[in-house]
Amino acid sequence: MDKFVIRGGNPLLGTIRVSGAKNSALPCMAAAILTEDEVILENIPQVRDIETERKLLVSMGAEVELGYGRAQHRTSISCRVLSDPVAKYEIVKTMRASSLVLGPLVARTGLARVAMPGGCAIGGRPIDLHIKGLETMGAKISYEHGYIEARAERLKGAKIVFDKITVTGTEDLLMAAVLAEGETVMENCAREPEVTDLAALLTAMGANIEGAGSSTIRVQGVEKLHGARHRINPDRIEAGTFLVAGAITGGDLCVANCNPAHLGAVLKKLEESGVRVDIIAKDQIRVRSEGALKATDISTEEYPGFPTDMQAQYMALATQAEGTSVVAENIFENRFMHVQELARMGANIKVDGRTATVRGKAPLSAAAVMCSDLRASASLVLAALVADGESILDRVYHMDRGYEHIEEKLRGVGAQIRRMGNIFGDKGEE
Ligand SMILES: CC(=O)N[C@H]1[C@@H](OP(=O)(O)OP(=O)(O)OC[C@H]2O[C@@H](n3ccc(=O)[nH]c3=O)[C@H](O)[C@@H]2O)O[C@H](CO)[C@@H](O)[C@@H]1O
Ligand SMILES: C=C(OP(=O)(O)O)C(=O)O
Repeated sequence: MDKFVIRGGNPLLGTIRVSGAKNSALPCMAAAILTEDEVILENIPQVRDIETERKLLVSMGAEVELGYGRAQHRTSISCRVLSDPVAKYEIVKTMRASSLVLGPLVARTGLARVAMPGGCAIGGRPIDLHIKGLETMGAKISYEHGYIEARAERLKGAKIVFDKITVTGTEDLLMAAVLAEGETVMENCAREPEVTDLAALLTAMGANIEGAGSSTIRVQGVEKLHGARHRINPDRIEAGTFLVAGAITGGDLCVANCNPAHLGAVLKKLEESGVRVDIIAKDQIRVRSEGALKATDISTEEYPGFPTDMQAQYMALATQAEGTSVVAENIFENRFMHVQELARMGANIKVDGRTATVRGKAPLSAAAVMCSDLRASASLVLAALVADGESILDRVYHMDRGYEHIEEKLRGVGAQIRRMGNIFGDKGEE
């Protein structure tokens, strides 16, 4: 199992580039199921979840090429033949976003068998709302041997009101609706930029969608979709992570190739924390810490609120701010796994249910810590960048799910971070 060794203390200086958004790329790859033609996606991040999605599509009979060049990361996907419309447990268990193939598979082939995604480090993560929506569109659902099976000769347009806002649920049902017969109206939809990105691809493939990015989406189903070429949005969570890295280290960092419009809530909190934030070009943000960081409360919400995927990273920053910050996690019931590891480094954090109270400024000292999930890992990297001494982060495979070569990117702006591969000869991820 790879580890990161990080020596804290260096301010980050220079320019760091953001990759394409994993959470846009994953539904967009699943959307290729909806057509027999080739779908080409550009700005694909080189991360493990993308490789997992490639394996998933290939296991169903698709042809997927993934190319990671210096100038361009792209994938071309052809789902002309889908001989086995099954998302197998071995793949689904490593990536919850695998449930995104459910809607497109049943819409295109009339049958989908998807292993039930289990709970994971950040909470139970059911997909009942995906299922309920498909049933409303006429799919017959059954459960056997840990698999969900959905069948429908052709899905029918319907009115779907989400009981709760769900990002992949909105994406899954949007992909189902584009090939359904008649009109689908979805209410209480997720408004995340990843939903809008998917809708842009589907529209380029010939779908008829109105309202993506708002809470009501209207879809007129079409008979067939065709191939398309689409460029994936920059990753707003990777960008946010780098902004915090610049701020926490007292650096002067330009985060390039990002979309500032997708980062409103994060930029506002950084400014409230006393960080100087300047949008210096349409795709570049400069952060500088001038003086002490100030404690600020955050409360995670659906977009455009403060993202849950930035909560752990923000908490690392809060440990370095003067005063008490209250962090409320409202999306997932168990997303404070980083707290005990931050505490091992000297952070003063008390958790009560879905609220964490962070008392700063706490001097952090390097420690051996364990990554428990993707964003928790990012939070530990950020803490290690300011800790006194050399920290060792174990289980960085969590990080590799969603951050492209993060150690190389951070080293490029002055961090002392290196990857050590399998030093104890132990087994890989579990
Ligand atoms: C691949 C991807 O895009 N992942 C993101 C997506 O996850 P994901 O789409 O899985 O998260 P959801 O938006 O679906 O989850 C939001 C809340 O709704 C609940 N829920 C969801 C579906 C359902 O059928 N029933 C139900 O109760 C969940 O347990 C959670 O409490 O959005 C999350 C919230 O912004 C992000 O943290 C994840 O990074
Ligand atoms: C939680 C995340 O991903 P996933 O939904 O794939 O677990 C994330 O990207 O922070």
